[in-house]
Amino acid sequence: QVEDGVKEALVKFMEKLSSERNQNLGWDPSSDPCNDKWVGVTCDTKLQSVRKIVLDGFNLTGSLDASSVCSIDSLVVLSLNDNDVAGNFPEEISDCKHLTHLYLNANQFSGNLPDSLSQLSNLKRLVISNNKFSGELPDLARISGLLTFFAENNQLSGSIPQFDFSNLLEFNVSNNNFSGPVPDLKSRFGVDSLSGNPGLCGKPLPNACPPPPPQSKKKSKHSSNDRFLIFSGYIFLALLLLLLVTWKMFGKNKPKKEKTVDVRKGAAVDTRRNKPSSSSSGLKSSENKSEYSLTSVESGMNASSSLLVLTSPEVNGLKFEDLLRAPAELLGRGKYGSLYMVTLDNGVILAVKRLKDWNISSEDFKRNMHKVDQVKHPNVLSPLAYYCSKQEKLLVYPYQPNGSLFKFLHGSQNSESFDWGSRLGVAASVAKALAFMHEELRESGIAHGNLKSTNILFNKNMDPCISEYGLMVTENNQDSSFVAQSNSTESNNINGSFKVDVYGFGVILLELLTGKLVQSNGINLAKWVHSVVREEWTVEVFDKALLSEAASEERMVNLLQVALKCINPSPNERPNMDQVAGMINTIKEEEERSISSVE
Ligand SMILES: Nc1ncnc2c1ncn2[C@@H]1O[C@H](COP(=O)(O)OP(=O)(O)OP(=O)(O)O)[C@@H](O)[C@H]1O
Repeated sequence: QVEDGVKEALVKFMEKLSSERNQNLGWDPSSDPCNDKWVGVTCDTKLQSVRKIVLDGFNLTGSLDASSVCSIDSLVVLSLNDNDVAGNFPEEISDCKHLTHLYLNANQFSGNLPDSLSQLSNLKRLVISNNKFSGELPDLARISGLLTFFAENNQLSGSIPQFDFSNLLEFNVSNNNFSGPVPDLKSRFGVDSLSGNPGLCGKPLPNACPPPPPQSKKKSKHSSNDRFLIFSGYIFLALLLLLLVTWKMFGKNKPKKEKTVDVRKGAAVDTRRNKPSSSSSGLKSSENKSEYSLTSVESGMNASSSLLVLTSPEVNGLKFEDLLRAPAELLGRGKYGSLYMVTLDNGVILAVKRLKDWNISSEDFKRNMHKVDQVKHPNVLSPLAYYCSKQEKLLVYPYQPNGSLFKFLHGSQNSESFDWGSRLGVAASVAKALAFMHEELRESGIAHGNLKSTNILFNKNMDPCISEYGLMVTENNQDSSFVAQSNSTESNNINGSFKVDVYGFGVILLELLTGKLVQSNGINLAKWVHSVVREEWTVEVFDKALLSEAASEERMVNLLQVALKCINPSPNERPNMDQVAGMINTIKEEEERSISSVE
């Protein structure tokens, strides 16, 4: 049953959207929005909280009552596309703190967009196209995780915000009144996204920006100084060039070192033995971002060999050549290879992992992939296809646009919005999924092998999914971040490799509870937690954001105890994942009972 307050908020929100057809829509205050399936309302699996409101194309008029709808704390999606809702964009939208998707395409909204819109720090998709919005945009660049911004066909003016264009997947501001230079779009978007704004200039538009106004007198005082600087710069460059030529001439006689970098399309790809990255950071990827096509990394691959498509209708008929031709972008280099985002001609976006120097035979690789593919769980990302030759192994996954758990906890997003209930939910789902996989694959001896928060991805419904299951061979699966506590021989037997996963999961629990990085300034998270707990300062370990939301200390301590069991230095002392999932489920049930007893 949904809280009465939520039901009232929904009814008030609907009252403001007066229309001929919405007399009812099944939103009857005497019934329950979740159990009685109010049209357009989607709830969580327990039918207790409202997650989405999607009322596209219902001829709704009236206005958007944000103060009512945003009082529903659990709301993540609000979609009113293709209606006739009018009036200003309400200031109170900032109360929708957990909103990830806001769709208002093709309505009659007008006036300025309020500054408060930029406070929606969890927003991923923002669509306000085909309305009558005017004025300047608020500083939407503050929403660091934004993936879609569609605002075409409005009367918006001023300059285009400095979005993080390397992160945006979709962007269109065409047919507005924007002016000034186009920001650096990182070659991600073309003219179509900008056309119909006569005041805009600069790349990729054909009209260049006018030269900057002449310098003021005050500045010209320094001009002789500037000239001197430029002059010395030239001399320095000339000297450098001379040095380089001399070095080349003398260096020629020396034996040539092995050429290690393959550059094509302007992108450098390290083809040396894979240098293990010391941290498990997922954010390092953004520094390495650049445009690729996989062709530039496939040296030695036989392009005519076939790509083995597993049980996926999404990529049925996909050829290896299609993968190589498609534009690709490096997302990151992990310990075991590089990950590329590849966009196919039909718009399907894939994540392609290129494994390097990987100690597994092609036969074992194929066997593992097929075994893993046969075991399906909604919280485990199945590979869509793979490629396997002597030199190269590629794995194709569906691209998950909502980021990883690592990004959620440690990224620029405000981790405060990742509340206790959600963290406990993630822990429970991942534990359950991992327990299921262990159970199904125990006989085949296939564990995950590299479990960490960058490998927990959020799918389009924001459910956590374990990625890259079964990729690691047992002797390689000791991540430097937890090797300090793990026994080096433990992965050498089959049961040991499952216990390595339990350890990895324990570390994820610590990240959820503390909000801290696994390895920071040389301090190992597991060691730090142990030392704090030993000194009986347990509360000190918890994330301040959890303490400030007054999450139950008792249940946090219970979860911490589960984590400590998982990271026991002796593998045999660790529980198995089935037991872990059971313990976390008990904590979750207690949490749910306590919430309903407050109600
Ligand atoms: N299918 C996917 N969709 C979207 N992002 C992904 C996908 N798989 C991985 N990522 C993200 O891409 C980044 C790079 O991934 P990659 O697997 O190369 O690195 P890693 O997980 O840090 O290291 P490792 O090689 O040890 O797994 C990570 O931030 C990861 O969260």
